[in-house]
Amino acid sequence: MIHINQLQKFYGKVKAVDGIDLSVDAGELFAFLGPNGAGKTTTIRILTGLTRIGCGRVTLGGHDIVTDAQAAKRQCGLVTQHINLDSELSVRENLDLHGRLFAMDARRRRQKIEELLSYVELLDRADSLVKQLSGGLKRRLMIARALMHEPKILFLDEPTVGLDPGIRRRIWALIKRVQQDGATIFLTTHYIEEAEFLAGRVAFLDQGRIVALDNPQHLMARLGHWAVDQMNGEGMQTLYFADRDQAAAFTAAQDCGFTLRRVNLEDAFLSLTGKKVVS
Ligand SMILES: Nc1ncnc2c1ncn2[C@@H]1O[C@H](COP(=O)(O)OP(=O)(O)OP(=O)(O)O)[C@@H](O)[C@H]1O
Repeated sequence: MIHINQLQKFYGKVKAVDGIDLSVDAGELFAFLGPNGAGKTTTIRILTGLTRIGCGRVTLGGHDIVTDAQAAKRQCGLVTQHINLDSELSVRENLDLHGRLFAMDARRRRQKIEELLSYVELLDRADSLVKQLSGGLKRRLMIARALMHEPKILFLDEPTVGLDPGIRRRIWALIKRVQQDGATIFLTTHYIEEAEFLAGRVAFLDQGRIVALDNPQHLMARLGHWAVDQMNGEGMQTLYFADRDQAAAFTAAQDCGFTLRRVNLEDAFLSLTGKKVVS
């Protein structure tokens, strides 16, 4: 569904995207995980036609984003990192405006709006002004708006940034549901749990390059399944073990403080890049 071949993008001397090759299948939920400045947003902006491609080739559903831009764009729904709703318009009006931009006729717009308001559980707020909504409700509306023209691919750039954990989980459930209903989802995040929970495959992005690509369980299993964090003279050190018994045997012999925990994607990222995803 998404094919990216040798994608590059420079901003002056800054290499924002540095030779990305990637294919995402129809129906996949794929995540780009990386720290601030890794190139996640730039990639999504190029794929959705908001930023001009540097070098390379991208096709969405078989449509080249340069030579067949209109058809490629129709494949995409985009939820940007920053909220860009019309705050002086109502929830319903925001959806209607998007439908008009995609030349949907009035009957189809009305039908789709009702369907989506129910889907994202915003029916009771349909006539509220956007400026009266909480952050979580605004995110749900942004997802509904992105789905208005029935795109095949939904791009989500940091879809839960700034939301509290309970609301974040509701957004995760909604994203999963959109995937189960047939969409291909490409999301960026620097929340470890988000990538672990949602994604079938994850690419670690560092300085514009993919440094690893696999499913989350495989990426973590490369290190082991259990970790011991230990303070010593050099600061915090983490040791990895294949199973809990081995980790517990190690900790039993220690006389200083430690934490025993499961390996997570942050460990995998750190071991590959020497950096934390969230520093
Ligand atoms: N419009 C721009 N002009 C100049 N440099 C830019 C521009 N947009 C991004 N960059 C630079 O390109 C690099 C990649 O930025 P990008 O926003 O794609 O990263 P990111 O992984 O999405 O980060 P974040 O998690 O903070 O959104 C960074 O070094 C950034 O400063």
